Amino acid sequence: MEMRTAEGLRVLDAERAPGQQPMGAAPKLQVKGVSLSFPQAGGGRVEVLQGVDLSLGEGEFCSIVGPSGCGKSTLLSVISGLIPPDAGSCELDGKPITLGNPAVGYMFQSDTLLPWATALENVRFPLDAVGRKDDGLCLSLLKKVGVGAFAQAYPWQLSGGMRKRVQLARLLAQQPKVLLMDEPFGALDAQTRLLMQEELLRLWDSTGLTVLFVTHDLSEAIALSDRVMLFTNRPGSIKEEYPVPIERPRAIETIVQHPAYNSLFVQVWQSLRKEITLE
Ligand SMILES: Nc1ncnc2c1ncn2[C@@H]1O[C@H](COP(=O)(O)OP(=O)(O)OP(=O)(O)O)[C@@H](O)[C@H]1O
Repeated sequence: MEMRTAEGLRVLDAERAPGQQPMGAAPKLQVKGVSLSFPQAGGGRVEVLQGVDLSLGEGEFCSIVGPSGCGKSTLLSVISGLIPPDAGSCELDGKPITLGNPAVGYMFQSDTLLPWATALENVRFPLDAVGRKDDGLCLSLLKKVGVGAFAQAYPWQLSGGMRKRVQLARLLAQQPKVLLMDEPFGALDAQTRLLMQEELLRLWDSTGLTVLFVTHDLSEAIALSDRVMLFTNRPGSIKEEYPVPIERPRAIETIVQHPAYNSLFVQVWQSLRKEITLE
């Protein structure tokens, strides 16, 4: 049974760990045979994705790693409905995903806060778009991500980490079921990045959101995920999947000491480095 908090966020069934599917459960998010090519400047087309199949269970946290330019960001754009694929389909709860579906939250690497709006106004944005007013919800989300005291601040008055927190609150305001995250912490300094990883795990743990997370950082992928998916070189498709056998809850700072961490890191890296070509 689905339960919701006062903020409208889903709460996991207490008897089920995040990512653990009830027997026979249908996938939450499914990508079936997605292929895509782009026109090239000098003529012809470049194949970017080729027959990508992936499936995420409800509440699962999966990461995608792969060589630069293999189509990871493009895949998230296809899943969100921003780019229609040449072939294949993307489904949420068994239904095709259409652009603008609030159940699919998309977090970009770049800073997407509106610079002329306060933190509160930024978080309000998805609600304004559907004519809904609920400042109580927006304020509670800002508090939930640790920036409740900065509701009236403008993005230029906030640090990089605080701006990411506001972006997270804004995503949550649209009450998504799935989060697509494209290297969301890539531009942050190392300490802020660790804090944001902790914050994301805390949020994920309390909401039961299904997360598909793109990163270049293998440590980040292992630390956060239930499963790491490795992409081939372009045209990207899934080469291998690695379940992460590290129990939860996890402490980001001690994860490298876990006996499974090192061998998994080496396994993923050895397979990934074969895909990296220097042009
Ligand atoms: N709109 C577009 N038109 C033409 N080519 C594009 C377009 N978007 C992406 N590409 C090309 O598609 C390929 C995949 O790009 P994409 O950004 O998805 O890769 P990526 O794996 O996310 O890379 P990185 O890890 O470096 O961010 C690249 O060669 C890129 O130049």
